[in-house]
Amino acid sequence: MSGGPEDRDDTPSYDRVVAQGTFDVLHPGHLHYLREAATLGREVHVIIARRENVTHKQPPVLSDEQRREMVDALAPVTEAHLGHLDDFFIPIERIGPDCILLGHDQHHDADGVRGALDARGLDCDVRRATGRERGFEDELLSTGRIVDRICEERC
Ligand SMILES: Cc1cc2nc3c(=O)[nH]c(=O)nc-3n(C[C@H](O)[C@H](O)[C@H](O)COP(=O)(O)O)c2cc1C
Ligand SMILES: Nc1ncnc2c1ncn2[C@@H]1O[C@H](COP(=O)(O)OP(=O)(O)OP(=O)(O)O)[C@@H](O)[C@H]1O
Repeated sequence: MSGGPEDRDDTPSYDRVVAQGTFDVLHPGHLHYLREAATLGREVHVIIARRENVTHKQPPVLSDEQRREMVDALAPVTEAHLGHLDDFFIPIERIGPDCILLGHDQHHDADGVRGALDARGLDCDVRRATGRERGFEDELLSTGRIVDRICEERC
């Protein structure tokens, strides 16, 4: 007999996976992303975007260090690191991942990231994560939507 659970290889294929993002007010979409990273790698390192670099949406409410501390405490995460202000590939060089997992909705282009890694002589796969769908009608899977809800109901 074959094909049963005992035959499945659940061993992560990578040593170190890097996830990254703003991670302002945490929600289950963030957990989905970081759990997926943990299925891929033995270690999950998370780079926390610096407030100054979050330019494509409202800046985070919480400080860089508070966001780092909260993500660092999550079960799937080996270590959370503050991002670099100017050069996104300095933390990557320090961490030395063999996979970068881009978020399902992140604007970063996978081929562009691969090109930047090649240019610095870094041997690392780039993959795209899946998104978490709402499990029930009122589930809020976006920091922006949580902040909007707070403003609507409490301000
Ligand atoms: C490979 C990679 C490395 C990154 N490193 C940093 C970094 O060192 N510092 C930083 O401020 N942002 C860094 N970013 C960007 C943010 O993590 C993030 O994509 C963006 O600025 C915040 O938006 P988001 O949470 O909507 O993705 C990196 C992004 C990628 C793809
Ligand atoms: N629903 C979700 N399913 C899977 N991954 C998610 C989900 N929401 C966020 N992520 C991932 O978590 C990481 C950090 O996301 P980010 O902090 O930008 O959260 P966000 O809630 O989408 O923010 P905002 O609502 O302000 O745009 C990104 O890689 C993003 O793709």
